Amino acid sequence: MNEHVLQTNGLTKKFKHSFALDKVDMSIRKGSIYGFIGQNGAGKSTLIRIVTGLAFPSGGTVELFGQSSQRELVATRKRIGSIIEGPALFPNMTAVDNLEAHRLMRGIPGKDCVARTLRFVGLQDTGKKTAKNFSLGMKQRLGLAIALLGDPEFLILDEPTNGLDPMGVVEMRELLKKLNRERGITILISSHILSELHLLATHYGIIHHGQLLEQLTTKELNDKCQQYLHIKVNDPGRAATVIENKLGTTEYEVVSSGIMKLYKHLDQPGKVSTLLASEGLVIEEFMPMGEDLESFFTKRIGGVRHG
Ligand SMILES: Nc1ncnc2c1ncn2[C@@H]1O[C@H](COP(=O)(O)OP(=O)(O)OP(=O)(O)O)[C@@H](O)[C@H]1O
Repeated sequence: MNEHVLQTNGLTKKFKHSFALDKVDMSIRKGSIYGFIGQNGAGKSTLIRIVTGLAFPSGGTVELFGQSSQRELVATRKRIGSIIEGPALFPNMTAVDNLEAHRLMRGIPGKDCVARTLRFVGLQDTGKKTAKNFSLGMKQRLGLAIALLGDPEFLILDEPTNGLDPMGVVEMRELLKKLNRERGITILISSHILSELHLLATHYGIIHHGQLLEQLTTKELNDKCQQYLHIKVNDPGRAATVIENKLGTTEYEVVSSGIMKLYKHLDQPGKVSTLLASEGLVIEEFMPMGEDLESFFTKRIGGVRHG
């Protein structure tokens, strides 16, 4: 069995004077939630459009569920649900009529999936209200319901939280988590805000100027962004004993050349330094370190953080 739902090899898209995608090798494992992060214009939509068959690449290949020929790709794309460039809604129709229209257009048998899917996204009680009168969050949930018709195994969402208020972001996140957890659906979700993906994604791909700079797991991202007290002392062995005995924690690491990383008591740096000094240790360096998510991202793409 192929473990990857999506694999692109050297995927390239050239518009007149520039590369929207430049030899992208992306891998998305079955069962994962892949956060695709990049600034506006980085190339996210271009990749998503190619994967879903809305655009053709200039070079490279797309492999979906282990299949890569044009004929097989057409068939495997039926296993994908997507929201691209906003949800595909009929503004003058109710939620039920929207789903029913999409069900008929796509030839999905059985009416009962309409009520079931609306219940799943929490829109079962919207009655006669038409989609144009829905809040943005409701529109996005209706878009998700449309994408879920046909029980896809792979869900592709292009900036689904763009413009949503914080509650809308939380609602969408919880729905996606549930789909992943309960139905094992693999998800590719793009955003230009890393913190919006952070409580959701299990894997990340960072794209910048059409190049996939890095793919990493949540654990790798957390390790890179973890906050700690950087301490350089003359005797790290003794400092470790003091930290364990007097501060009651083992959440520290001794790294090279007498440098320690203490992951606890970040809010009490004075207490830590006073304690070490009172035990006769010579403190050569002492400072809080680590990065927050957005500064990790801006640094990674070579930018300067503003604000
Ligand atoms: N049809 C097109 N013709 C010419 N250039 C295009 C076309 N579509 C996209 N581009 C360019 O390709 C680059 C990548 O665009 P893309 O829409 O994929 O970025 P994105 O990461 O999805 O950003 P956004 O969040 O703004 O949609 C941009 O420089 C864009 O201007």
